[in-house]
Amino acid sequence: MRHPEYQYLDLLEQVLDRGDQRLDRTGVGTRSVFGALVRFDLSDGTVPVLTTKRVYWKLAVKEMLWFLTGGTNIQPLLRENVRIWTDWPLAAYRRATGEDISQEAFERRIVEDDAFAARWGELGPVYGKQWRRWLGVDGAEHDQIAALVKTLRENPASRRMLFHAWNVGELAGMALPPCHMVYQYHVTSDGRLNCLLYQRSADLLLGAPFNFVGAAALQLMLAQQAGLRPGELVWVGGDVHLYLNHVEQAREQLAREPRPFPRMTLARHARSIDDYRIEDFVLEDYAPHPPIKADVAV
Ligand SMILES: Nc1nc(=O)c2c([nH]1)NC[C@@H]1CN(c3ccc(C(=O)N[C@@H](CCC(=O)O)C(=O)O)cc3)CN21
Ligand SMILES: O=c1ccn([C@H]2C[C@H](O)[C@@H](COP(=O)(O)O)O2)c(=O)[nH]1
Repeated sequence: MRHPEYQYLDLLEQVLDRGDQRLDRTGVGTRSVFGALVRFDLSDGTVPVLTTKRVYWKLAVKEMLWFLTGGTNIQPLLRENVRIWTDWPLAAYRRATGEDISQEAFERRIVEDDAFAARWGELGPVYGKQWRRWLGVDGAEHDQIAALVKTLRENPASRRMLFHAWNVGELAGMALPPCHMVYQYHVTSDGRLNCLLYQRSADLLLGAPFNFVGAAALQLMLAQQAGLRPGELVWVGGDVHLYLNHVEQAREQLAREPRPFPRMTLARHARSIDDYRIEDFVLEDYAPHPPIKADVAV
C-alpha cells in the first residue's frame, strides 16, 4: 500500500502546481484549492504525525489539551512553552499601544504578570469557550465535550455526536474565527471510534500537520474514555492553501520520501476527559526528516 502520508504530499503538490493564486486576508498571498479529503487509519496504533519534516507534535497535543480546559488566554500555553498563538495578541498589543515590544518581552510579561495577561493575552471566545461553555439562547452554558463523551458511552449508534465552534453570534469577539470547526464522531459495530474533522481554512504547510496531530490525540482520549478503540480519522478541508512564502519549503518537503508513521499510546487510563496531561502521550518510532522552517502569516 502507498504510504498514507502521500495523501498530504499529493494535496500539497496539487495546491502548489494547480492552486488558484490570489491575495488573502494576511496580505501574503496564497495558492488554494477548494475541497479536499484525506483519511488516516489509527486502528493499527499509528497516528498521522508527518515524517517528511519534523512535526513538533507535543506542541499540537498541548494546544489540544489547552482547548479542552476551556481556556482562551495564551498564558497557560506560554507556560507550557507553546508560542504558536502569540502573534495575534502581540499584533493587537502593538496596534493599541504603538509600543515596539519584542515577541520575547511580550511573552515574558504575559507569563509573569497576571493582570497584563488578563488584558492582553485573551483571544476572545475561541475554541475552548465554544467547546466547553457554548452560551445557548436558553441562557445556559453547554459543555459539548462532556455531552459527547456521555453519548459515546451511552448511545454510540447516535448520528448526533459532534461539537462545533462556529458560534455565529460570538465570531466578532474572536481573535480568529475557528478553522477546525466541526468534529463529528462515529462508532462502528465492533467498537472503533471514527472522527471526521471539517476545517474551513487550512494553512497546508504549518497548520494542517498540527491539526492532524491534535485531532488524532483527541480521538485517542475520547476512545479511552468511552471504552473504544481508535478507528479512522477523516479530514475535510475547505479552502486548502499554501502561502506564497511557503513555496520553497513545500518543494523541499515534496522531494522527501515518507517514513513509517509513529505509534501513539496513552500511558495510563485517565479518570475523565479533563484529566489528561502531556506526559500521558507516548510517541514511539518517530524518525522524521529534518524540520522545515517557515513564517506564519498573521
Ligand atoms: N496563517 C496561520 N496558519 C496557522 O496554521 C494558524 C494561524 N494562522 N493562526 C492560528 C493558529 C496558530 N497555528 C500555528 C501557528 C504557528 C505554527 C508554527 O510556526 N509552527 C512551526 C513550529 C513552531 C514552534 O516551534 O514554535 C512548525 O514548524 O510547525 C503552527 C501553527 C495554527 N493556526
Ligand atoms: O488550526 C488552525 C488554525 C488556523 N489555520 C490557518 C488557516 C488560515 O491560513 C489561517 C486563518 O485565516 P482565515 O482568514 O481566518 O481563514 O490560519 C490552520 O490551518 N489551522
